[in-house]
Amino acid sequence: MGSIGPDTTVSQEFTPHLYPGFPADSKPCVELETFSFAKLASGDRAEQARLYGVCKTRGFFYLDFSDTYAQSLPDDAEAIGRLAEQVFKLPQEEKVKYAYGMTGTSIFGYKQAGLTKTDVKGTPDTAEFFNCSKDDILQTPSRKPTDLPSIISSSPARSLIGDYQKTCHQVGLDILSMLATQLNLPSDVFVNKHRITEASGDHVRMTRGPPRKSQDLSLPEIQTPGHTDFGTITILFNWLGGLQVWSEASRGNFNNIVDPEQGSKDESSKPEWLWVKPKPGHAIVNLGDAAVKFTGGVLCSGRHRVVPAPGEQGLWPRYSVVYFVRPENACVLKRICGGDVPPVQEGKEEEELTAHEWIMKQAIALRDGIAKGNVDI
Ligand SMILES: O=C(O)CCC(=O)C(=O)O
Ligand SMILES: [Fe+2]
Repeated sequence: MGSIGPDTTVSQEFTPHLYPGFPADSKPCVELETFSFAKLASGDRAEQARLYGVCKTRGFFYLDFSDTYAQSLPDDAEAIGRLAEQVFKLPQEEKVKYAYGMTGTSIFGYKQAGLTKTDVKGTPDTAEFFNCSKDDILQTPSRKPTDLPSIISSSPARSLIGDYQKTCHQVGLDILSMLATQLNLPSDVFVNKHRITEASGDHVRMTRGPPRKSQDLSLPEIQTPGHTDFGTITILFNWLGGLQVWSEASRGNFNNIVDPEQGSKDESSKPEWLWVKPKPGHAIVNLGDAAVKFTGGVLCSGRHRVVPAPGEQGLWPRYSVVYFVRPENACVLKRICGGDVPPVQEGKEEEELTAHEWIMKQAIALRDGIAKGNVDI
């Protein structure tokens, strides 16, 4: 499938084979753990237990798909990266025809740079997104397909994205069923909340961030501000640095839209942003808010943001290809009863929002740079 996709000869700025390496001296950096999907999927319980450990403490890891049904994902993600370059090169007046304003109805389509506030002063973000809904591409019968630019909706691009969505979705479900078993829950407890045929917020996101303007790294030039993902599990491919994770895991305080740096006091234990190195041929996988909510904070999500890459890498526009596995729209985001999930504290009530309500609420909060959706776990 790696050969499907836009004409590679026209790629001018998404050129992974030309990128310099991630600068070895970039500090502070995090060493994420690496997992082989083949080993996990073979039923290796010790490896699955290691995965569970990572998902309880950081919620971010590298995943290698070699020798599995998902082995074409790295090449397919590159093909989508090349397609993304063609999409973002369309004239602005064409792209805004597909714009989502996050008015409370849709999070799919084009997001222009500057729509999101990155701090309390209202500094605009610099990243463009194009979010291709799973339901629009796969035509789940319960949804009316939204218009997509022909460059995406015509074959072979559409089948490239559709196959990619199906494979990423299955990878997400397989990992979630391993985590369910580790939590002493029925293995299909998450799978049943993420049926591919049901309407959901799942989508492939193409992102593009501009090159760094200043070499002063204290000016972050934020492409995407600090956030936790709203869904359950995210599969990301990126080819340049720029992704940073917050040094403390997030397990319930979703009130994290405003940059948490403002809250820190003690210098010695000051939490900080850590660079994540891109690892060739590997996805970066992370858990999101729904995983935290379903498990009462046993699983944690990693707060992260995107800035231009450090060093010479920052001279390139930065592309990434993301797939978000999210609960079905109608699924109520509440803690699962049983297994190792702690019960809700006596006298406390959980907010009961559907996944669709939660995603819209958080998306609007992220756009406006305001803290909403705070939940006590
Ligand atoms: O581009 C990246 O590396 C991450 C993007 C991201 O965090 C997001 O779209 O939610
Ligand atoms: Fe994210």
